[in-house]
Amino acid sequence: MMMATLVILRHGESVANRDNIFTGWSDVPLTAKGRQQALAVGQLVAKTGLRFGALHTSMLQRAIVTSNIVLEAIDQLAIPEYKSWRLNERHYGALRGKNKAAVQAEVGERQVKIWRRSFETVPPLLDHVVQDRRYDQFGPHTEPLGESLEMAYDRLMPYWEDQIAPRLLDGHNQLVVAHGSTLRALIKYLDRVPDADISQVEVANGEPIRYDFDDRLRIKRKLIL
Ligand SMILES: O=C(O)[C@H](O)COP(=O)(O)O
Repeated sequence: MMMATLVILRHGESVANRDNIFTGWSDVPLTAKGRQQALAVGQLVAKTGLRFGALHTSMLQRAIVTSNIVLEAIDQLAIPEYKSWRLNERHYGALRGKNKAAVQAEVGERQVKIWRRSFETVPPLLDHVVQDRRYDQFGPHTEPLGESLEMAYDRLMPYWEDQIAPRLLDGHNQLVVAHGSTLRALIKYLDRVPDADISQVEVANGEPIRYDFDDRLRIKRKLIL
């Protein structure tokens, strides 16, 4: 029976994680600790002996650099690597760049928790279009103005359907290096987490989660490496 494994990984600590800043699509680098976390993950994954058919990551450097470090540590730099905006972090809208504690002091813990962890609440939107040559999905070279987790879920799913699931069904292990909320969205889908319960799901930096599937893409085993 054909079986395949998916490993999903949130990038290592970024400078914004370190400084407690809302990030989303802001393209911030890893800290030295973040690189160290990526290397440690690579060493962990190397021990499993898994060989991957492909690597999937976002268009953001914290995920891309993490995946480079992991692929080097597992000696699989030669595999195909795919980058997509669909794997980008949920866009934090007008919250981007703000300190999470400072916003909490302003609007209260409850509101910040809703913005950060609810499924359908959209954060305050940007009042101006941000242009970036990487992106064309929301207009020429244009980022979204902000996204709920649900909106991020909806733009992630086609990527899962078109690029990840078919490769797993073909029996090829896949490695996904992405972001806290995109991975929460993927976990919501894979583990069938109800909308109301997704606020409880957290994904830590540098903590890989392994899913083993059967030939019909049913989960046989899930564990944190
Ligand atoms: O975008 C961000 O700020 C972080 O990557 C994740 O933030 P969160 O813990 O508020 O979802």
